[in-house]
Amino acid sequence: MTSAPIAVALDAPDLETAARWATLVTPHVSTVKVGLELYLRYGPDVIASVRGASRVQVFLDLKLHDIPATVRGAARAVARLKPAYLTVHAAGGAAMIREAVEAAPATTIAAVTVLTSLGDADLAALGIAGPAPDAVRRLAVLAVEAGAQALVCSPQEAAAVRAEVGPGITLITPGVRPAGAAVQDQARVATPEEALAAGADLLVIGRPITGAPDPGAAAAAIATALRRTSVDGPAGTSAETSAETP
Ligand SMILES: O=c1ccn([C@@H]2O[C@H](COP(=O)(O)O)[C@@H](O)[C@H]2O)c(=O)[nH]1
Repeated sequence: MTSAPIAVALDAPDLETAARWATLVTPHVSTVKVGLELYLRYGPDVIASVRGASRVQVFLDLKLHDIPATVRGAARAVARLKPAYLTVHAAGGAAMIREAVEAAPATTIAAVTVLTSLGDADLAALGIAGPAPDAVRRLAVLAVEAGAQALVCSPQEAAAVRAEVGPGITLITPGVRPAGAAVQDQARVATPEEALAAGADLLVIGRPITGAPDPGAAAAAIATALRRTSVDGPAGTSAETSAETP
């Protein structure tokens, strides 16, 4: 059986926990994601620890955002770790994105459009012209024109972004919540089934899996639901806006 197009966000406070989660979920998902919390604490060694002996892809979510020369150096520094994906912020601009793409030729550079934790009011407060779907589309086009091979957006914008950038770009969607799950600090969310139906290629899911009593079982359940969606069409409905943790 092929593994589900899910990147489990290993946002753990320590390496042992992250490695345990990775071991539990990798039979069911294609990818594990290392973010700022783990990478800043443990550095490059974390990649080998979560990769283990499996063939799981590693997604390095560092959201680089700096002047082009600095991002070039940073992308070159992590390219030797051979992550499948590396994130940069699209708002860093075209020249910055181009440098990342050139510096890490064996890695898919994924441009983060508008963080899924931001809503329209946040964009207005930041002075960014919204609503969010418009800002996402603008940044998506800029990033793809600069050479980004993947885009990070919410599942709510995936269909519109796909229509804008065409089939060759990998769409990665955080802000995924199974129906009824707590939304927590995410603002623009949809269920795994909705994300897949909207055209997402890789669903980033963290706490709904890692916060479950059995992360392996939680990952397996979502993977099964996605497989069913691929066969039968979408079934899951919108996540609720609960403030509780899972
Ligand atoms: O716009 C973005 C970009 C990245 N993320 C990252 O995805 C996961 C989501 O975790 P959950 O626990 O499922 O909320 C997390 O690592 C973020 O850093 C994002 O949420 N939104």
